[in-house]
Amino acid sequence: MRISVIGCGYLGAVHAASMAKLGHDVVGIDVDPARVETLARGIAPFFEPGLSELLVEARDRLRFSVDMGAVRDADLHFIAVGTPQQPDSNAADLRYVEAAIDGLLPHLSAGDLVVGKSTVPVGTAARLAERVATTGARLAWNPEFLREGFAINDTLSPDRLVYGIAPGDVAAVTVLDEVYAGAIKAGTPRIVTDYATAELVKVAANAFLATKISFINAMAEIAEATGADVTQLADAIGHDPRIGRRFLNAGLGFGGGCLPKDIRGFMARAEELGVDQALSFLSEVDAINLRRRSRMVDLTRESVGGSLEGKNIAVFGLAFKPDSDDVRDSPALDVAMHLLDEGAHVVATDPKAIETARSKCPGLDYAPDAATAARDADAIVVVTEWAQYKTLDPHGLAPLVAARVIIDGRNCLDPAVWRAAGWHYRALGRP
Ligand SMILES: NC(=O)C1=CN([C@@H]2O[C@H](COP(=O)(O)OP(=O)(O)OC[C@H]3O[C@@H](n4cnc5c(N)ncnc54)[C@H](O)[C@@H]3O)[C@@H](O)[C@H]2O)C=CC1
Ligand SMILES: O=C(O)[C@H]1O[C@H](OP(=O)(O)OP(=O)(O)OC[C@H]2O[C@@H](n3ccc(=O)[nH]c3=O)[C@H](O)[C@@H]2O)[C@H](O)[C@@H](O)[C@@H]1O
Repeated sequence: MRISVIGCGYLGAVHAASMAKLGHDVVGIDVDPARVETLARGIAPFFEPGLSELLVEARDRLRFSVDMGAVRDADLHFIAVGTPQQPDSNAADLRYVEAAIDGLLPHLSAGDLVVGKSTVPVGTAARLAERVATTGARLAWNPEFLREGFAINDTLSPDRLVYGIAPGDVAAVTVLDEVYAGAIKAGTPRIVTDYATAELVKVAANAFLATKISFINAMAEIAEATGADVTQLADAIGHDPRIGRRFLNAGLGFGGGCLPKDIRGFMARAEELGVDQALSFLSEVDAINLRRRSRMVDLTRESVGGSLEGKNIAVFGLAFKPDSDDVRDSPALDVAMHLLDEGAHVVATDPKAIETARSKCPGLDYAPDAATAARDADAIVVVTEWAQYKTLDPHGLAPLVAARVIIDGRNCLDPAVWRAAGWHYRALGRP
């Protein structure tokens, strides 16, 4: 099929390359010329495992452009532009979606299918469908569930597909089945529904995941007050298959370009609909999540003698999670900035996110690796659980630091190993 993908960020670039991998002819459109140029050279503009390789592998069927006119040859158009939180409210900012539709409309032909993938407030698709219909084209909403760090695998082997379609638009289902034929395995669930349900499935899934994380972080608060161990608690309750162990990792909590803004956008939309009470628990989910960041700063302050002023703090991790260079609403970067605000001399490191962090926070000092960051540190704080931090050698680091103090913000280290090596070990939710 001939496909266009409008918006080539963390979602769109992966989607465009994956659609080409499935055998389709794809053009990716973005308003950012530097991003388009990088992608056109077969280079991923951000870190996502396997993306650069896929861009090269699929290059014969994949091109990128800043010119919306390049979509003319395609008859299926994915919308994958950003829907960030508005600067002055919790609501989603739809200006990029509107601009993408504005740009697309003059190039649509009767029979084209526009497919929304961006995460939008419920009601958006129905509104956009009316605009698209003026050209004789149709609209479907096909929310995306990929995780950064696993994005290609999640796209090529989705755990479910959701098609939100206009009443009776069976032709859209046929087209989407054809698009994803190479990705659908026997037994891949495929839910065909209306626009509103499709839009809600997406935000409900993210709200559930955020709630699960905040639930275990609430238990971490109780564990801290009682001397209990939240990681053992998570293991124990996670053995119940009705609960499950995944997404029960207590620590600094959730960040990134999606969970935080999606729960806030969902609450804002519920308020507009007059059903804000239904989601009032999500403001508690948000509050628990943000409290973990201040608790981490408190723990660091306590561990260096009550004041951060003039202390050397090594921050291990900047990305919002491992295997990503994304620092959007990163708990790690947030903690680093708070430590700096309290007068600490912060040296931060990350295997992949130094440049994205530097462009956001030029005031931090950055070191190329953990050993350099640890030099003369009064404390090390581990705030992103990269594999290389989980296997750090306490004996190797000891001669570098000013004091053997480590605060594990992701419960990713073995306290026994660090304590046996003479370190003062503290963690969120563990004695
Ligand atoms: N990042 C992720 O893992 C996932 C993201 N989503 C959703 O997908 C959407 C996109 O998210 P990201 O890719 O993370 O955002 P992003 O900010 O990385 O990418 C958005 C891209 O759209 C481009 N853009 C903006 N306006 C445009 C226009 N008018 N025409 C063409 N390009 C335009 C931007 O230059 C940017 O490259 C959001 O709604 C997000 O909630 C959904 C599932 C996963
Ligand atoms: O809508 C989106 O953009 C995506 O948001 C999340 O994916 P992602 O943000 O890539 O990352 P997650 O793996 O969900 O992690 C989110 C945050 O939660 C934190 N987390 C995760 C799991 C856990 O047990 N504890 C925990 O604190 C991570 O450190 C990270 O900061 C969802 O998992 C995807 O399904 C969804 O498509």
